[in-house]
Amino acid sequence: MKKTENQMLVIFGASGDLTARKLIPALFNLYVANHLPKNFVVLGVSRSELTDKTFRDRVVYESDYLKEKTKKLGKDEIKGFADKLFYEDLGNSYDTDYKSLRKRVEELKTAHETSGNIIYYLSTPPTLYETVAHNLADAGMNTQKNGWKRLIVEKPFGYSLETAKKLNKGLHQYFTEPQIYRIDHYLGKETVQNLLVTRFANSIFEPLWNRNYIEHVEITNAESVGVEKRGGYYDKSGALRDMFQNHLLQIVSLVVMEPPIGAEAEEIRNEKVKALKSLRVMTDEKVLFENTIRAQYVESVVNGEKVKGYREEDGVDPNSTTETYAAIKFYVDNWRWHGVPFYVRTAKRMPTKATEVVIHFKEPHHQIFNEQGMHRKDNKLIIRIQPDEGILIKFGVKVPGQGFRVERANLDFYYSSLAETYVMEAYERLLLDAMQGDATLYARADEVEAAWEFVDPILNYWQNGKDVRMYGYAAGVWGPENADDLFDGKGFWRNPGENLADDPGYCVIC
Ligand SMILES: NC(=O)C1=CN([C@@H]2O[C@H](COP(=O)(O)OP(=O)(O)OC[C@H]3O[C@@H](n4cnc5c(N)ncnc54)[C@H](OP(=O)(O)O)[C@@H]3O)[C@@H](O)[C@H]2O)C=CC1
Ligand SMILES: O=C1O[C@H](COP(=O)(O)O)[C@@H](O)[C@H](O)[C@H]1O
Repeated sequence: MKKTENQMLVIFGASGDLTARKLIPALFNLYVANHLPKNFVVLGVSRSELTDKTFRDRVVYESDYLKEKTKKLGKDEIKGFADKLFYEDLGNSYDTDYKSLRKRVEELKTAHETSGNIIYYLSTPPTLYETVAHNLADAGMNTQKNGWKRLIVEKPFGYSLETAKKLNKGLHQYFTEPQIYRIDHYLGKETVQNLLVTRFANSIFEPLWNRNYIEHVEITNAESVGVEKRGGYYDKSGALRDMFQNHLLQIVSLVVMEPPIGAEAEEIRNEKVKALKSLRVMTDEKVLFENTIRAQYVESVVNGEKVKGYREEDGVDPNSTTETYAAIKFYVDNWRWHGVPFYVRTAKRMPTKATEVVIHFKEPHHQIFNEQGMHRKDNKLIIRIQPDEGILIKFGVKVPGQGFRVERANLDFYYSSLAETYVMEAYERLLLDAMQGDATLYARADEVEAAWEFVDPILNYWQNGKDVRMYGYAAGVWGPENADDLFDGKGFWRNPGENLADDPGYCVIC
């Protein structure tokens, strides 16, 4: 177990949704599991007029997000957590000086003996990230003389390659790269981390993990919800920026990367950057004709209930051209992956919530069961990121009896079968890592920029190019009708939990 030193966590944007919904519940879990250091306080900072008491009421005692968690605890225990939380009202001074903030930090540090170790968590609108870093530096609050200082930066990290570079440059004026922790909550998911273990702790997969054995790789990220209350944010973002540039390309990098020489943060991140840099950047023609499909959900009835179309959602422009569905085909230009297509899609208002990586293996080089009609592409490795977290291997077995009837069988592992193991939630894991100075699961500046290098041309063409279509799909279906066109007639999307051919025990030669 790594050591967690005494420290303070200062959250900018503490009156916001993320703090109440994710950060405080994650800290609460760490508290219950005894993972917080002995001397630890949280200082919430934003412009809203709150006090220590009203902040505690809001994010602990009256919070819907803690209701279930606090039920199991006694009053004293809950108070023990709430008493670690404090609040500083900045007035309008996000963009003025932090003198009073600095004074408050010093007071808390002395009163609670937290030492000079501080994490600053930027959970404000992204336009303020650089301003806050600047103001911290201006007030001398970034100095590491009396304890380390770390900066956690929320997504989105930039809006394009240019803005991401600008933000990196801006932050680097005040904090060094090792001090900066760019959060991507998908990296905090156990099953995403398990991609590394599946590949590099087993000898059975890695020899097959290349162009000689893999026909194509497919990644689906589906959400059943729409944009909910975030229409204003989402309409300026879209599926490609919101999910693909960050979370999905992080998953891609773990699938694509070469084995690192060790499990240290820099070794893993070096390989991820190489992987991202090897994604073939698309020409306008490829964006237009072969490799991308975008779409928006339209009004429909789902489970008997009327569901709004995207353009009717609150905060969304009625003429919006922002995509809620993005499907991208691409290639990886390196020795291992030459010629292997990757198909990645993400969307809102799909029939279900599911994220999975499917490795489709090639058919055997010499097929001896052809006459019986053996299904040729039956070998698959399916990594279920969520829900039903686990790994499924699909392979053919002989049906007992005369001749060679082949049936598909499954080897299926569920994380839930490890009943004894407590699985940390993503934010919990990531916060604890940052507290311990472990940046392995955070994105480095060059990783983020490499991901934008790949995404920028697609976004640019979608926005400014000629003849780019915006398809519609009824809320509650698996995307637009022509979504399989990306496979050029050689395949189709596997819809998690829906393909008859992927059901356990499905007979391939009946
Ligand atoms: N909510 C979520 O699920 C997720 C959010 N994020 C990211 O986290 C960050 C925070 O998101 P979220 O909590 O949802 O956002 P909210 O809008 O709910 O909260 C933003 C916070 O910043 C402060 N703020 C808002 N506008 C200004 C302004 N103009 N000047 C100064 N302060 C301002 C607000 O407090 P006050 O007005 O009191 O100052 C509030 O505390 C964003 O960057 C978002 O992209 C990332 C992933 C998921
Ligand atoms: O970052 C985001 O992720 C969520 C989906 O996260 P998950 O952990 O529930 O899969 C998505 O809804 C949101 O739009 C996006 O900003």
